[in-house]
Amino acid sequence: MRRLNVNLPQNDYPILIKKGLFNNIGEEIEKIHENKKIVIVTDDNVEKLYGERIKAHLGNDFKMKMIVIEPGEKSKSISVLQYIYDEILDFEITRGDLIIAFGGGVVGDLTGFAAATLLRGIPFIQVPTSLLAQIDSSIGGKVAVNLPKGKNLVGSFYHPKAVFIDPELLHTLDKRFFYDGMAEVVKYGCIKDEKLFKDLFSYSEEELFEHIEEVIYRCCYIKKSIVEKDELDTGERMLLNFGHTLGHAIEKYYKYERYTHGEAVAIGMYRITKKSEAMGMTEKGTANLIKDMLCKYDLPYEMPDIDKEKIIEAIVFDKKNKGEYMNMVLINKIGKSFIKKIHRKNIFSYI
Ligand SMILES: NC(=O)c1ccc[n+]([C@@H]2O[C@H](COP(=O)([O-])OP(=O)(O)OC[C@H]3O[C@@H](n4cnc5c(N)ncnc54)[C@H](O)[C@@H]3O)[C@@H](O)[C@H]2O)c1
Ligand SMILES: O=C(O)C(=O)C[C@@H](O)[C@H](O)[C@H](O)COP(=O)(O)O
Ligand SMILES: [Zn+2]
Repeated sequence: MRRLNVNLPQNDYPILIKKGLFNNIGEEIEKIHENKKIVIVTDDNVEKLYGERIKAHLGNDFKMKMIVIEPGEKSKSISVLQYIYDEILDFEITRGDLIIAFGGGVVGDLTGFAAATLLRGIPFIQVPTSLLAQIDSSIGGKVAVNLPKGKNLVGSFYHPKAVFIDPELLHTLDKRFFYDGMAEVVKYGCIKDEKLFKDLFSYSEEELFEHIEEVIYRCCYIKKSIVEKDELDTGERMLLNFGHTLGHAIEKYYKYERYTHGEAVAIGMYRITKKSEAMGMTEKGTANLIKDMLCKYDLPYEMPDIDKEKIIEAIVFDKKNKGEYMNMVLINKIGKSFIKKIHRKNIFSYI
């Protein structure tokens, strides 16, 4: 078993990573939760594959309710949030009970925000089932829903009590969503870990699966280390947003239908690096390295044909903006990233 701990002034929680951990989920939860009432929030795909198993692994000791939502980004909405609130309240939950976010990043962000806000905070744990959720969204406490005006515009920082990661759950993930998660894995390589980037490049598909537990561990280690330094996203944590300014704008522009989160971030990472390379802030050839990597994982890199004004409309709400200024995440080279503060009027050079 690989174990990490997220150490924060108000929160301290474990991340456990192990193939087969899902089978022992009941025992692990009993170590951290004494009460007997549990709400599981999941989506329809995950429920069909693992719904009966999670209930069986939790055992008969808990009084359980399972809430199932439609899969996909469109569920990260105020209306689905309202549905979850109602369903949880119908179960007469208290702050002494527990909510489990069992699914990909959509379920994790949405359930985490419901847990953060209902009764002003109910404990929750993350049992991430997609690659993206196992390496990124289940850690660090960013929980949110989208608004018509943009991504994650209503949210909070609310940490889980524990994160239980079982890489075996990834065997049922569609290839498209496995690669979607790989985009955020590539992000970690770009911002902090040249060795990870090189390893990803050298792995065959088979080797990647052989090394998946280690890859997950390395990503979780980078994320938790950054979050420990800057929990509330005022400095270093912004690096985790590499490729996201444009990525979020692209996702929103296409109403979350054309690109997954990882795919949009992939385009954003390549585009911003190409621009910063042209402006002399990034080592020559870096954008091409990223492009080759994205192609390897069947991810898009070319900017779709969107009117720049539309992009600007979408990025006014980027959470890295401060007044007239925007914080852009750039890389000097693979593994070395920095934040460049620019005036809003100069944004055209970066998109
Ligand atoms: N909070 C954060 O720090 C953070 C970080 C990165 C991304 N995110 C958010 O995460 C979301 C994307 O997450 P995602 O890529 O996991 O998308 P997702 O939750 O939509 O899951 C992708 C698809 O995979 C299916 N699925 C999940 N686990 C499965 C399994 N084991 N087997 C078969 N199918 C499975 C889902 O049903 C869904 O259809 C976005 O909303 C993004 O903004 C949040
Ligand atoms: O944890 C973070 O910090 C991140 O930026 C991780 C991102 O991968 C993730 O997509 C996050 O949800 C983006 O948050 P936002 O603050 O840009 O909405
Ligand atoms: Zn992301």
